[in-house]
Amino acid sequence: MSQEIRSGSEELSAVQWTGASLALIDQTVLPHRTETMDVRDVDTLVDAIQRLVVRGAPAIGAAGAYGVALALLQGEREGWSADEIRAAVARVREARPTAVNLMVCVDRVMTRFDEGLEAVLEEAAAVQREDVEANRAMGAHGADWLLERVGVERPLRILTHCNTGALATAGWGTALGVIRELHARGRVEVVYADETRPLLQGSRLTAWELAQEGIPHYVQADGAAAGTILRGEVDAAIVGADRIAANGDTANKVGTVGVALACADAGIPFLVAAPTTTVDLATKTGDEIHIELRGEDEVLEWGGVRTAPAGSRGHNPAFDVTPGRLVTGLVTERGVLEVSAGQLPGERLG
Ligand SMILES: CSC[C@@H](O)[C@@H](O)C(=O)COP(=O)(O)O
Repeated sequence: MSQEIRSGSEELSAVQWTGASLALIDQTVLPHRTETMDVRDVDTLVDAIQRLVVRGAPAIGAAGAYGVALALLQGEREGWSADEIRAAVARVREARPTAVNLMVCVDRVMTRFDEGLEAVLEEAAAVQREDVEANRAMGAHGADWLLERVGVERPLRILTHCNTGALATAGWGTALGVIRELHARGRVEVVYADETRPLLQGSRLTAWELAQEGIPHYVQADGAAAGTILRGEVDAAIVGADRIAANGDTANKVGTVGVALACADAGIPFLVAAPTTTVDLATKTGDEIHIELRGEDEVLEWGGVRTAPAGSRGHNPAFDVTPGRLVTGLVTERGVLEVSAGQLPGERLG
């Protein structure tokens, strides 16, 4: 299905229930093609999550929430038992291992499973609505905190990694939501968008969202980030998260920890913006976070053509863990925790 899709507000929805199916904006083909994928069965949903058709922790949480409804509908069509439907839901829940939002949102909707389809859809819609509300709140908290901390009158130069905008959430965005809020206040000079592995989420998706908003930006190679920061060209970095442990250790897109190290060395703020659904207090430290290892071909090939020598192996972790000691601020819908100064999620968000 091809259509005109516009970013620029929370109206852009990566995940949309149509009444009988789930419409996902196909994030593997943006920005050159704008297509939605109509998902009607669990296998297609699991495949879409794994291929990054839908991606970003809150967006896959919302997709998983509606996945429960898809499993119920498919079970009805194909005569599944309740146990078979639950097994299908478990496959959605496990489609990707690192973003805790997927598990949290599926489990939340499953609390209404016995009440039937209508209740499940009501809960999934609440997941979606609350995510947008959380993003709006984060935008305001993050912008207030950052402007005060950086303490300059001029607009800010911000670096971000991966895509954390409307496409990665139920709407508006987390780290990109903070950037949008700063832009609305006239306080963004430029955004450095790291291009991001494995599917160039930064150069294809973040740049597309920034362009639609008219926010000045550069796309840069991930490997350029540390140098840009150490040259003094950045006032602060803001990223999203896939899972945050009780001690503030943060799993996010591979390459994030290098950004955090460079910020620490340069003495500039490193902010993580994520809703409390991304905070996993049952996980004590980052050592316990399961980091998704993706297929070797994603780093051995370029555009489907083999680039590495025949004998080379690929190492392809999708995420890395930034120690809490490097996280200057954790922005949630409840406010900002100064993690590196000792305000730990496990003590403040319990
Ligand atoms: C608001 S999105 C937060 C994170 O999920 C995001 O920064 C990220 O790492 C996404 O990784 P991806 O592999 O594209 O799903």
